[in-house]
Amino acid sequence: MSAENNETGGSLADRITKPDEPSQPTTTTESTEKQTDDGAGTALQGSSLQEPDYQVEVKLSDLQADPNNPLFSVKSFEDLGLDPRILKGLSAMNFRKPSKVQERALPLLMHNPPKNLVGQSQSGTGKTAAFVLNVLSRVDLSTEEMRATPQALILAPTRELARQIVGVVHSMGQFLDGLSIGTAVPADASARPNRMTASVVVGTPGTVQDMIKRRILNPTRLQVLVLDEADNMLDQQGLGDQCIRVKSMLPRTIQVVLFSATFPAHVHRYAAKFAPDANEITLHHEELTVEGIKQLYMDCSNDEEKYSNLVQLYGLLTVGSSIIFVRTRASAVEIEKRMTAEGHTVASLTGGIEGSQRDAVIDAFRNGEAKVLITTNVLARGIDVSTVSLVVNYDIPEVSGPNRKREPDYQTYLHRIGRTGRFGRIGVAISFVSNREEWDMLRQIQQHFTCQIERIDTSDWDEVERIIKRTIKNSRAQAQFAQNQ
Ligand SMILES: Nc1ncnc2c1ncn2[C@@H]1O[C@H](COP(=O)(O)OP(=O)(O)OP(=O)(O)O)[C@@H](O)[C@H]1O
Repeated sequence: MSAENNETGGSLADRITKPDEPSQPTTTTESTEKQTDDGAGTALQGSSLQEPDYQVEVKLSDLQADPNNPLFSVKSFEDLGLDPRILKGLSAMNFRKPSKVQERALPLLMHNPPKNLVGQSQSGTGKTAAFVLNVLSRVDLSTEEMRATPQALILAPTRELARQIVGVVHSMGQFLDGLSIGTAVPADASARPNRMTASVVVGTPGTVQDMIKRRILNPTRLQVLVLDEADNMLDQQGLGDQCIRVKSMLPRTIQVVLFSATFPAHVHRYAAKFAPDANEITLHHEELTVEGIKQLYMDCSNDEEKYSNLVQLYGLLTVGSSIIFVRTRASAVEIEKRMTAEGHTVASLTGGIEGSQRDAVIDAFRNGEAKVLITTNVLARGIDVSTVSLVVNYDIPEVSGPNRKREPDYQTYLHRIGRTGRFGRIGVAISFVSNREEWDMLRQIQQHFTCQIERIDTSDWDEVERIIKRTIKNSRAQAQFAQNQ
């Protein structure tokens, strides 16, 4: 789109910030009211994009030596008292040092007698390893009987995330003889086991609830319950009910572990009831954005211009891997169809697709066969694909507030952009805004997280391309570099 195309001339941002224009009524949440407009506001006041000034050669070891970085740690995995076979697994995965959340959470989690934990840390900082290492440290694999008995249960909101966690347990536990891992996600009736004979079970709440009810999964020896993306699990109507029902069928003494990058206040209060008397690792919302993620936005005058901007971006989307987030399943399908018809290669994954088909799409995306993935919020959380260098918020994540007013969905914004910039890598997140309400939502997001979201001037696509390419290139070089450290 070009600013010139705007009905009133000038970019949306320019129009909004003209001093002689009456200011727009905005909805502010309690938290945004506490923020000031200065500093954080400048980026959304029509500033044009500055070239990113990233140093390519930022070593992972340097990030981990910086006390202000979420990857910082003073200890080694050896210091954390892990079983040598687990240390071997970590080493095979090329994990050299724990991140901050791993270093802080592991002693709390592994302490005996076990205590509950509510743990928060920025996206892509290694929460999965924190809870998986505790699970692996607690399972008893000494007898045939125990090896076939579920001892730890990990719940995640989507099948993609559950399958991903299975992969992590598998890698970290690869030297633990007799470890078996069960996946409890919706499956064809024919593929369902009669009995879950695994020591660690990872699944989605509905399927796990069903398996326990049908006595396929015996919950009586479970020692640890983990809820990944816990705020989402406990907040969402359906998932929340299912989690509560599952928990009511588990031993009362079970260690409850809740992890997420976000814990909005109302869910946090609830989480404290779900995991009573828990140790806590929490962050303020100003600390939540990840430094390596460059946040940008594009003015679009209408929906059609959003689409043409996306097509313009296509060449950049395929430099690394990219995820495009849209609001509805229907628009994911429509954009996929349209782009495919125009000769672009894109895939889409939504909750409307059947299980095994979903597995095929996410697997193709993971292994790089599909490089551009159009999706809904179903993949906003947890998905870890290190090659993702660009995230596009085709539609800004929003919720319906009082009187059906459109309000930003802060948590989802953070989780979506967190699909890039994993564990010290650099990534780009671009949000499209096509009207004043959306621009205002983005401004509120910026204030809420005290971050910079800079405008890309689409009147010069060559310049846009140059800037984004350079950032992505740096990201890839850095990822490569970090991997070699
Ligand atoms: N100590 C470590 N050393 C090297 N890499 C690590 C370490 N811990 C985690 N990672 C890698 O960092 C990436 C992000 O980890 P993970 O998916 O656990 O993040 P997360 O905090 O759960 O993110 P999200 O909030 O998005 O779910 C993964 O690819 C993981 O393998």
